[in-house]
Amino acid sequence: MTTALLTADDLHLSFGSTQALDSASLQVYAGEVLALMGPSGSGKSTLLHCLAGILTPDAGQVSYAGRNLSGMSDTERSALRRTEFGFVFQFGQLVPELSCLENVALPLRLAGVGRREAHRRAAEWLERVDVADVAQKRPGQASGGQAQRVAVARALVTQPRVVFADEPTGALDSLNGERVMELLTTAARDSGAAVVLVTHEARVAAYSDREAVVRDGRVREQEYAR
Ligand SMILES: Nc1ncnc2c1ncn2[C@@H]1O[C@H](COP(=O)(O)OP(=O)(O)OP(=O)(O)O)[C@@H](O)[C@H]1O
Repeated sequence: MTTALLTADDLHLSFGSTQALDSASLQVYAGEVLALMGPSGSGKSTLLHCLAGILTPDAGQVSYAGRNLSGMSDTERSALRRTEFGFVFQFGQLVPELSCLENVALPLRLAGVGRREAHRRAAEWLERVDVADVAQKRPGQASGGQAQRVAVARALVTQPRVVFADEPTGALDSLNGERVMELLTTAARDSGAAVVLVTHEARVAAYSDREAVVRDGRVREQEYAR
C-alpha cells in the first residue's frame, strides 16, 4: 500500500459552540485529485484549511510527508505552505494592484527567485493556461474565467506537491468552470501535484480520481470516481 503524502488523523475543531470537525480523518496520496463533497456547513473548508496548515485543530494531527504540522513553528509552517502547497479559492484572491504576470510571479519572488527569472516562468505559465493576453492587465481588467486561470497559474508556478482548491469554479458559469477544472487537473497531473478540491457540484467532482464525503465534521464515505 502506498504511503499517504498528507494525513489528517482524528481532527477536532470547534468555533465557539460550533463543532466544525468531529473526528475527521483523511489521507491524500501523491498526485491524486481528491474531491471533498458534502452538505453546506459539514466541515469541508475547515478540513481543507487544517490539511493546508492554515488552521490548527484543537485535537488530532495533520502530517505532511511524515512531519506533524502542529509540531512546527509558524515560520516553518508558512515556509511549507510557500514551497510545497499551492492555493486556488473561489475568488482567485489575486492582488488587485499587481498585473496578472506579477501575481503569478509573486510566489516565486517570495521564495527568493530573481525578478527576471520569476517573470519568465510566470509568462510561461500564463501561456500554458491560455491567458498570455492578460499578462500586463490587472486582475480587475480580466474576466472572471481569465482571472481564475491566472489563479491556477499562480498556484502551480512553484511546482507544489499539493494544490488546495476551495470551490475554485464557484464564481464561474458552467463553461468557464469546466475550462478551469480541465486546466487545473491537467496541469496538476502533468506536474505530479495532488489536488484537494472542495466542491458541492458533482460536475466539478467528476474531474477527481476519488471522492470523500464530509458530514457533520467527519469523513463518512470515500470512493474512487467512476
Ligand atoms: N471562522 C469561523 N467562525 C465561526 N464558525 C465557523 C468558522 N468557519 C466555519 N465555521 C462553522 O463551522 C462549520 C463548518 O464550516 P465549513 O466552512 O467548514 O463548512 P463547508 O462544508 O465548507 O460549508 P460550505 O459548503 O457551505 O462552504 C459551519 O457550521 C460553519 O458555520
